[in-house]
Amino acid sequence: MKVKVALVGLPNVGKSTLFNAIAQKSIADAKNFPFCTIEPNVTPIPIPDDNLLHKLALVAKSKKALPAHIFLVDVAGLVKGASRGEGLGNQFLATVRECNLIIHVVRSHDDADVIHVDGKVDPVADAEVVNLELLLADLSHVQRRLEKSTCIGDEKEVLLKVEKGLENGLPARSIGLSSSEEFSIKSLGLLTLKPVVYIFNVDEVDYIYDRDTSMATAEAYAKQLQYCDLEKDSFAVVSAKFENELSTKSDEEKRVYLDSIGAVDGLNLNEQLSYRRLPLLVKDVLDLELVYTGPGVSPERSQTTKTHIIPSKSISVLDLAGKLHGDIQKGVMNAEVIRATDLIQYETYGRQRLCAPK
Ligand SMILES: Nc1ncnc2c1ncn2[C@@H]1O[C@H](COP(=O)(O)OP(=O)(O)OP(=O)(O)O)[C@@H](O)[C@H]1O
Ligand SMILES: [Mg+2]
Repeated sequence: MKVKVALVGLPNVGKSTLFNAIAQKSIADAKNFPFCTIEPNVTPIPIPDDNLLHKLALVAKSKKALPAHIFLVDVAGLVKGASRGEGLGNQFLATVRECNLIIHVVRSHDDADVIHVDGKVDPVADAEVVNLELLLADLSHVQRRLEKSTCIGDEKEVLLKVEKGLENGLPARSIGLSSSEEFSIKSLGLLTLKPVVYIFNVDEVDYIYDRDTSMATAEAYAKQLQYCDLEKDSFAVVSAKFENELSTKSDEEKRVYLDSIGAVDGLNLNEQLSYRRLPLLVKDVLDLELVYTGPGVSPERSQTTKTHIIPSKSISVLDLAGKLHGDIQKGVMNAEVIRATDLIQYETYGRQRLCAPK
């Protein structure tokens, strides 16, 4: 399963800075002027798994260990009127439509040197500008589809329902569609049907020394958002600039640095950084699970232990086999499924049986 996550928000709010911080390298241009990003940036981000994959690869004596990734997509900023063609962000909404989840970056720091497109920082108003543009973009997308003669049956019925909801200011995910209704309009990639994680990008001092207050403030903002559905949406606090500065350091350097600045809980803060936390949050919000496959052949032929991302709900071994390879699915006779955390207690895993625990 290919999981794509889009970073959206007003221009100059820190999307590319966060993108680089999560990627742990400088890929996207992140400078202090609106529309710094034009063409989308995309990068794979590994999903942390407490080193399980590498431990399993050792047990299986694999030559390679391939982690699962989510793909992070950084697009141009959206401005008021984007759905009518203002700015640049709307040109790339098609890219966002292909994503599974939206990370909505909201500027919550008041560094006066950083340009704000509307001249003042107002996290709630800013987030609503973007939310409204996403909603309006969906409305015109739905209406264009409804005008087509090929839009019939279930799809048409559901889209009429969605159109009404959007006209009343309801994101498609808050209309109460059943899963079969959602399935019938899946190919449209409606933006407001995607789950949203709001990321409030705060000042580094607030993030390092007073995360509880930052979190409480973020929660208060999220609750004021008309277009946010907190039953479905989540929120988190980051300081993209601070995390980006840390991203070039090794784990040890990070720890030393965090201690040196008196970060309240240096080690714990390291665990809180977005490159670890966000992929896990995405996994939770999208209800995904990690599955590992290893070689079922002799060590000479054994090559790879691999992590796969699958939906938590109802995937059979046969479906999983099909995802690996059509031929494997055709030839499946039986499967041995073992909890990964149990398997790593063993020295090795052979075709015959598990060898003695370590
Ligand atoms: N928490 C923060 N505190 C202070 N400055 C920040 C913070 N996060 C990002 N910045 C600064 O904001 C500026 C804009 O950042 P960035 O280029 O990442 O924004 P963007 O949302 O990608 O913009 P665009 O939509 O134009 O591509 C940069 O100078 C960056 O260093
Ligand atoms: Mg950018």
